[in-house]
Amino acid sequence: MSTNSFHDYMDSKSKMNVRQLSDDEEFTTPPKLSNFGSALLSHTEKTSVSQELSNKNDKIANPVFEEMNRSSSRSHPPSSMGNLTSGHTSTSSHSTLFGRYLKNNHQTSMTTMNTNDIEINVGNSLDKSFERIRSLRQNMKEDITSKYTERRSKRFLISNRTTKLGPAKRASTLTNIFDDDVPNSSNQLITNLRDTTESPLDDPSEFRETKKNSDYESINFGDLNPIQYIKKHNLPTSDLPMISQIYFDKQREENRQAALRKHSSRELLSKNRSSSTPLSKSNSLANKDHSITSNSNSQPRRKISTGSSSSKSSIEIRKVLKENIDSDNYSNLKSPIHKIYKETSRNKDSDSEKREVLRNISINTSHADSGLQQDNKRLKRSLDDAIIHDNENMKNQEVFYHRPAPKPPVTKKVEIVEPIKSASLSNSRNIITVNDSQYEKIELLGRGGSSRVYKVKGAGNKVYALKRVSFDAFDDSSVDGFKGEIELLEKLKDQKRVIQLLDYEMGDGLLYLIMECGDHDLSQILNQRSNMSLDFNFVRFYAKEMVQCIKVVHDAGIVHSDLKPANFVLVKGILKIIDFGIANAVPEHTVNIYRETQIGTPNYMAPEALVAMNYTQTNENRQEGNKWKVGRPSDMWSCGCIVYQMIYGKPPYGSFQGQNRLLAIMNPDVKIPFPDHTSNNERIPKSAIELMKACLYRNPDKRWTVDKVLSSTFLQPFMISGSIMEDLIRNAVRYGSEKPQISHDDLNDVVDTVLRKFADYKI
Ligand SMILES: Nc1ncnc2c1ncn2[C@@H]1O[C@H](COP(=O)(O)OP(=O)(O)OP(=O)(O)O)[C@@H](O)[C@H]1O
Repeated sequence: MSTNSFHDYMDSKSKMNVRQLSDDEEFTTPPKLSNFGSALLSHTEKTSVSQELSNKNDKIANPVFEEMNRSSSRSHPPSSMGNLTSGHTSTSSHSTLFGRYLKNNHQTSMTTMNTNDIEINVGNSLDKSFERIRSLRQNMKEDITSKYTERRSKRFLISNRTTKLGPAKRASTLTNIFDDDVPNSSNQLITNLRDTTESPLDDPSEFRETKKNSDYESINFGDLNPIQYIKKHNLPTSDLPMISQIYFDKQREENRQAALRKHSSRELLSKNRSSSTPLSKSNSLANKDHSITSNSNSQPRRKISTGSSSSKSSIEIRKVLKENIDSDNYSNLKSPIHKIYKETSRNKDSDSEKREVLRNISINTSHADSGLQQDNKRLKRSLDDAIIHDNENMKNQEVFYHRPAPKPPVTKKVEIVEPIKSASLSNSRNIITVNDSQYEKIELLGRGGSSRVYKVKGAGNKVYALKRVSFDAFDDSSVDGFKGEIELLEKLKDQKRVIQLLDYEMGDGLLYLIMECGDHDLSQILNQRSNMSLDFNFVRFYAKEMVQCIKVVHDAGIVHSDLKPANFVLVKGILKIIDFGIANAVPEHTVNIYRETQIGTPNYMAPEALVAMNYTQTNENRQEGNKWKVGRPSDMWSCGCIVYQMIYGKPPYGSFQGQNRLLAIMNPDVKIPFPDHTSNNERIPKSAIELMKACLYRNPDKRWTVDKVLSSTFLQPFMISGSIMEDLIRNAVRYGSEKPQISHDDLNDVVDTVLRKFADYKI
């Protein structure tokens, strides 16, 4: 290469660098002045620099380098160049070699390179030449770098602050950008920048850029990266930095939102856990802070939400970089400084990465000269300060971190033991627990005055009747009454005509009885048949069943005193008595007992009970108290009423309503009718009428006992065949021929004799 061509080339290269620096595409890359400097590097450094220069933007510089390299390799040892460019005072041999190179090849071009600032005398000493070259390089570097850095800083500030604001707000804010939030250390730099540049608002291009930036904020990248996006939408490549900035901002924001969600859910989890291991919030926060500061190297954490601290630290780092770049030569493209610059630009929030870069500085700069090492040390210190400053800011602000996922809790197999609950505190609406046994409700069987009876399913899917009685726990008479009922049920446990009591539990105001379950009560059965024709076999069967139940009770010395159809339940074809509500044990040899309270069903209640009540209420002498005279005949009256209802469809006084019914029962003048036909004109057997009359005598003493009713003709009818009738008639004719006159006593004897003989024919 001739000196002229070299001069021309350098000139054009200088112009080219200026042009490139004004190009937006290049604003993120370091100034190209280093290409010039690298031409002066030693061979060893040239190798690394040539790699750097393989960058397509630097390709233009390669011919210079190659040409110089060729020239130097022809006439000089490689190491000589390295010593020159590393800033050491050149040795005479090196200077001579280089001077000879310049002298032989480039002296003319060097003088014409910058005639205003540098006057190179070819005949001067090598040192002088070297000094001038350095001076030239320094001037060009300062000139271009300052311009470049100025643009970059301005763009950084604008893109970071103004793009987040609307146009009006942006306009007012831009004037304050340089005063607010910028650390003192970097204020000077910013002030210089402001002084040397126009206000962004005054610069139409800047305003256009800002506007464009705000337009791009609504970009939806989808799956595209910025480059793909630009290609797809045919946007100028000059917008790539701005679009990239928006792209990474959006990604950062998305990450931040995700981390916030994660954090809040973790907070919720920890709140729940804190119930078992309570920790004060301050403690946990303190721990968090501690872990942040003390374990920053052990677990990389990413700060998700950063306030002005991050931008402050970024500005600080940029300031340090700027200082370093300004003070350093640009041949150090691969230097840690450049690396840090790139690292911090890429992820300015990552302390761990900054630290990683800092750790690498000493390794990467081992080959560098002491000046460079000092610069790097200074840079390292500055960056450390910036990181510490960041950490301090983080402590004072609400900062969210990605923490490593907590270890899954150790799951222990815990056997869940259901707490034993009393029956009244059953854990489910459908489950009732009585004495630790659980019963599941199936259906409601019936209701009483103070009770509900459910069909329930117990162990082994067996079906039971569960009677739940609520009562006033402080009413002693009620408590005693229920206790008495339970006692009677237990007493009659083995009787087939009494419902079986299997279990019971009595708590405060609640009584649970577990009984064998019936299908239907007699009341339901009668209602079911109310519209059907009268069947005396049906009446006889159920009347007999009922009386047999009463016999068991009476034989046990018990007066029920509240007998009604609903108190008899059919269990697998057998009618059983289920209730002893107001029953009481009848003392031996006592016909009647007196009860303290009137509980009963007026339809089936004996007149003597109501008369007794009426007597005590009207009698001024209340010495006897409000006592009811009840006894076994009272149960027989009730029995007669139920049979009456079976045959006539309603109880004896059923046609009276309300109070009149009570009065009619008590009034001896109100006679009970016993028609021989039903309303449907069905003939009623005399035996049936006989039985009803025998039970419904007003005088209790005249009423049939339970045994008499059971042996009544209605309940024990005869089966007489034609041959029997024939025999009977023959015997009667013969008896009359022998004894034409018959006395009344003789007739009774004949009747008894015949009936005895008919006994074999009873059903
Ligand atoms: N073991 C059972 N099997 C089937 N049904 C039953 C059983 N026990 C009671 N019931 C049904 O529940 C209804 C009410 O029961 P129960 O007569 O015992 O209640 P109560 O409180 O005594 O009534 P009251 O207070 O009016 O005398 C009965 O009429 C019957 O229909």
